[in-house]
Amino acid sequence: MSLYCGIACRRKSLWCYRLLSTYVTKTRYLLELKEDDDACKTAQQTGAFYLFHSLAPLLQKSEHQYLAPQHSLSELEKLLAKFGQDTQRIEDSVLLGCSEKHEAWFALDLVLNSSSPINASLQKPQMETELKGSFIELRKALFQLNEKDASLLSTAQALLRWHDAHQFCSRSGQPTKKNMAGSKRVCPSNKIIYYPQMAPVVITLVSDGTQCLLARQSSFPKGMYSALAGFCDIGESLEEAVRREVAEEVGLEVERLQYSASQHWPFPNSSLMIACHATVKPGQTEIQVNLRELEAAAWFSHDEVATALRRNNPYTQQQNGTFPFWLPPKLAIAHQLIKEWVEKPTCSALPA
Ligand SMILES: NC(=O)C1=CN([C@@H]2O[C@H](COP(=O)(O)OP(=O)(O)OC[C@H]3O[C@@H](n4cnc5c(N)ncnc54)[C@H](OP(=O)(O)O)[C@@H]3O)[C@@H](O)[C@H]2O)C=CC1
Ligand SMILES: [Mg+2]
Repeated sequence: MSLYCGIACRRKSLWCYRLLSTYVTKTRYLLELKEDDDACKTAQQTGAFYLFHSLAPLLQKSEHQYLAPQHSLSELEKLLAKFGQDTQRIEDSVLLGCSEKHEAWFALDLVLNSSSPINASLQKPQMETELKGSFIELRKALFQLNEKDASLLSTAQALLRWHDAHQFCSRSGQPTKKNMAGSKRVCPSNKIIYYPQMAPVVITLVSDGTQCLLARQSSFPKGMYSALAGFCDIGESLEEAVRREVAEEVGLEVERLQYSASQHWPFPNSSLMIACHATVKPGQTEIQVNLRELEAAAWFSHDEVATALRRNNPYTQQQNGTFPFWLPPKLAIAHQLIKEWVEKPTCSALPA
């Protein structure tokens, strides 16, 4: 239970944390690290660093899953020296969060933003040997990470990618400067501040009362179907984006919709996935698939979907050469939305 006293006081630039809940003190501490470069630099002394190489995280294989190793500041300094890089590089790291004991977590890409060229004699395989791990594409590893690592590495990749793509001011053309935490970049010549951005995406599970509508793009792994997704257009509300995407992709008119949950998604460029349940008018369920966007779309029964959710190792080719119908993995919000539909009958009959 929170003991938040409602009074936020500052003492020698530090928040007075007395009487605040663990969550609130942690949040205030992270806010301070974002606002105060010196505090952030101090936090690096006791912090932990996740390493990347061209946006691929350093991972270690442990049985059926990957683990993301952490390095202390002193370990990182030694590694950078071995890789022929200046310890100044540590200032390119970005703040990801912190533990309840205020151990701050950072991410550093050993290749991106590097002003000093990487020691030509020390290439990626040698770095991996030195680091006792491998740099693996996040898309390939995400579903074999635990929830905490998946979330931290997704945030890290999204932030590192944003910094790499926003090194120059779009007004003056001058190089922008990152703050210590990496929560913004500033153009020194005109003081314009740039903040990391996410694109809002709606993801909708449409139901006709008994069945749900799932679709697949040709780029999906074989046999996998998911809920309908689409980027919000500028000026649209969430409700308008859902109605437009469903009409565009499958030619149906949404009658009712209800927000379910949201998730940050790092691919392709950092999106905020906003998940909704929607229903269509009875008798208006004939799908007209937009083949420019989708390969296929179909209605699935409750039993079919419940069976697919229980499938452990879905991506196995059957004897006749086809792949069974399967659904996105647990970590994806699409999975959570579909699971919620299976478990809660109210998702098929939304209130007016
Ligand atoms: N976490 C999850 O469970 C799921 C996540 N997703 C994510 O949702 C996202 C959107 O789904 P999708 O069906 O592809 O979206 P859309 O149906 O909106 O189609 C994608 C196309 O929209 C155009 N587009 C418009 N705005 C943007 C923008 N800001 N960024 C990129 N492309 C834009 C692009 O077209 P053009 O290239 O012609 O310009 C792109 O190819 C995907 O990136 C996917 O990774 C999807 C399903 C499940
Ligand atoms: Mg789409």
